[in-house]
Amino acid sequence: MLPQFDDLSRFRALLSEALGPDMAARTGAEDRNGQLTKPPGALGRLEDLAIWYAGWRGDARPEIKAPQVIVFAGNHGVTAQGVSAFPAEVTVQMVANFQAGGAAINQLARAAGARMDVHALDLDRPTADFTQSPAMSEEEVVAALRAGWRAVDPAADLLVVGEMGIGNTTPAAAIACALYGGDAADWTGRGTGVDDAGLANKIRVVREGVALHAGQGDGLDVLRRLGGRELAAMAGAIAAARVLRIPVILDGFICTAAAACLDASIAGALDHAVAGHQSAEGAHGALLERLGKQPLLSLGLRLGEGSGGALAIQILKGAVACHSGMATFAEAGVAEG
Ligand SMILES: O=C(O)c1ccc[n+]([C@@H]2O[C@H](COP(=O)([O-])O)[C@@H](O)[C@H]2O)c1
Ligand SMILES: Cc1cc2nc[nH]c2cc1C
Repeated sequence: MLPQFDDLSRFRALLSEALGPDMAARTGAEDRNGQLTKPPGALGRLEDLAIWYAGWRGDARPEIKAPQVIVFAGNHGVTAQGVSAFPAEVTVQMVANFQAGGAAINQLARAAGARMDVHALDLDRPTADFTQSPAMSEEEVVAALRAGWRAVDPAADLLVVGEMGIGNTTPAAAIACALYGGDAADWTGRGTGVDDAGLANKIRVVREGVALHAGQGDGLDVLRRLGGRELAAMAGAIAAARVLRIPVILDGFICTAAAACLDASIAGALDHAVAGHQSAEGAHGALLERLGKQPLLSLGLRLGEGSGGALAIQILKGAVACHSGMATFAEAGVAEG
């Protein structure tokens, strides 16, 4: 049973106490990898991925049978400052599209053989504009973390979390700037496609928000002050997966910013996560570098919804299929070099 929490300090404690990978399964997977019918290292990063997956699943010869994709949606008070190329009503409209099966993520999750769930978080109650006050109270951020935590199917063997939230590249940029420093312009991109004047305005908004909330607490406090409900729910789901030893594939800029809040609060909180892709949002590469994560794909996507993460399920499935299905040199009667 997954334990529950009522406040941020208990959430921190649960994440700090989470166990690491099963080292015996990992060593077993390394041994098996060394015996498979291929030149050593010839499957490149697929070999590391399979070994990483085996350790977290506690099985030296694992299979991926039950991937889960969860899309969280939230609305943002900061959209009143004109930070997006699209109106805020698109968030609820896209939720209906996800539910009807018409969005990109519906197709990509199906193509990857993944179950897909959608959770809309208080869309009629946007977060506060973070240039004026914290985006969320502790009660609100805890409710969103819990929504994410509870959305994870304990029987899933792989998790992708994605988001939908008009305006949410602004909180994501503010989080990155608050966590890692530098100028707001270094972390702020065009999101859904704001023009040059829109970008300058967005940089101002990020700069003001970061200045207002500077130096107040750890990564989870940054998430509360500058984030949003769908970002907190993604963080909650990633944390639950860490406790349940379910490997995670991260999606784009917003998902990675949410994950970075966990990493900044608790060392090792993202050891069970790989980067699915590098998004076209300008600062995503820098954010992944800060987390020490190399993206599996780089396809110029800037959609969110978990789209890049869902595509990367197929890479991980390929890695695990080779690892667990290939013959060894001895089994196949192939001479070793
Ligand atoms: O995943 C990404 O890297 C990504 C980059 C740019 C935009 N998005 C999506 O676009 C929306 C946010 O863009 P914006 O311009 O409204 O801040 C939100 O619904 C995200 O899912 C997502
Ligand atoms: C149409 C649309 C679809 C999206 N999916 C994720 N973010 C989005 C933003 C827009 C504007």
